[in-house]
Amino acid sequence: MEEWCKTIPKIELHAHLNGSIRDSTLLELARGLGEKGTIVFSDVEKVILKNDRSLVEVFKLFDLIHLITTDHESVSRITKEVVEDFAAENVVYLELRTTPKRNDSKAMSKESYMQAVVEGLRAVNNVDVDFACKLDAEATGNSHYDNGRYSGAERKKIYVRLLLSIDRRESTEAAMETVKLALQMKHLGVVGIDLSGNPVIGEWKTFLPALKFAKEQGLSITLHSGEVPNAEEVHAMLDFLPGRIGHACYFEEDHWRKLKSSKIPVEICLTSNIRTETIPSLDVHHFADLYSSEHPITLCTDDTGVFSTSLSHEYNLAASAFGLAKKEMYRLARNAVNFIFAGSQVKEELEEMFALASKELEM
Ligand SMILES: CNc1ncnc2c1ncn2[C@@H]1O[C@H](COP(=O)(O)O)[C@@H](O)[C@H]1O
Ligand SMILES: [Zn+2]
Repeated sequence: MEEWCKTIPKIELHAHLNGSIRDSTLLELARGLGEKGTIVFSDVEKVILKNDRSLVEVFKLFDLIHLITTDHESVSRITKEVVEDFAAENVVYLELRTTPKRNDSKAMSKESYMQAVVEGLRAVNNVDVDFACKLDAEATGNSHYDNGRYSGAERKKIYVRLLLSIDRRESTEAAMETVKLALQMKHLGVVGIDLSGNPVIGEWKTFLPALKFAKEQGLSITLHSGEVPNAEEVHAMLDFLPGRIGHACYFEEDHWRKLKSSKIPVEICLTSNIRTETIPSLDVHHFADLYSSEHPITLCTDDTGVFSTSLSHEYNLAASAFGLAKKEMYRLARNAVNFIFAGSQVKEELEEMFALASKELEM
């Protein structure tokens, strides 16, 4: 089944750039910094290879990862590799999210950080990357990207759209800066805003002005919701009516009621939830209830690097944990087309891709 899950076309809607780095790359970058004396490599190596990934440990690890990757060259490199890795397992549409960062010691602004991400997208060369929105592509007379590396329709193709993340550590002003940057970058495939970061830090009211502004300006919004118990915040988030939410672990009866009546799609990250212990085991995971009540859901990885997983693995896990057959898994994968933040043109093209694939798939 895992092999089969790899062959089906898939849509990934919840993947954090810095959580999706190959171990080998992270170690290589860390070794480089070790040689320069910026870090002690052996200490860092232990943390990278360690399996303790409780929610608290995860955010300590992210601080370390950021120390290692936050320069323009590394950001471009990890972006390129992450896209290649998703494409290699037949992800046909990837919404990649990342937190634009300022790093004065590297002359990095949030804008230059994002430019480095876009450079990474342009650098992918073993698969066609469609990342600019259609309107822009038509305006330039090129339906693929514009650096002349187009090499025919029979090549594998992946659509990549970007979400800019607001970190819960940030101020209202910093969040607003991210939203403005997202608006500036719409023509480069930025389709929305994510709210993420350590869930025990920060308050909803701090981010609300920026999120409201983003929504008014036509950006789509996804929120990490209920990763820790916070009933009031979950209510406020659901009342905001985001385009999607991630996780929904610590939801109570009235949250479920509100979620289901509003039909907000949920990004489900099984391995992440188990590893961070926000859900004790798969047999009590809310996937089962949401699936059987036909609530919109989509399987996602969250952080393939940090949790040593892949989207095919997540599909396989769901199939075995919840007893789903190939037909049902295919339908689950295809259904995600409805929840992407890109426009109707991309949706139609993805529908076509799925329809074509279904003729060849053994189900
Ligand atoms: C485990 N569950 C999670 N919950 C909340 N936020 C998470 C997360 N996993 C990742 N992030 C968010 O994504 C950042 C790393 O990618 P970027 O630097 O943005 O590319 C983390 O620092 C955190 O803010
Ligand atoms: Zn996440």
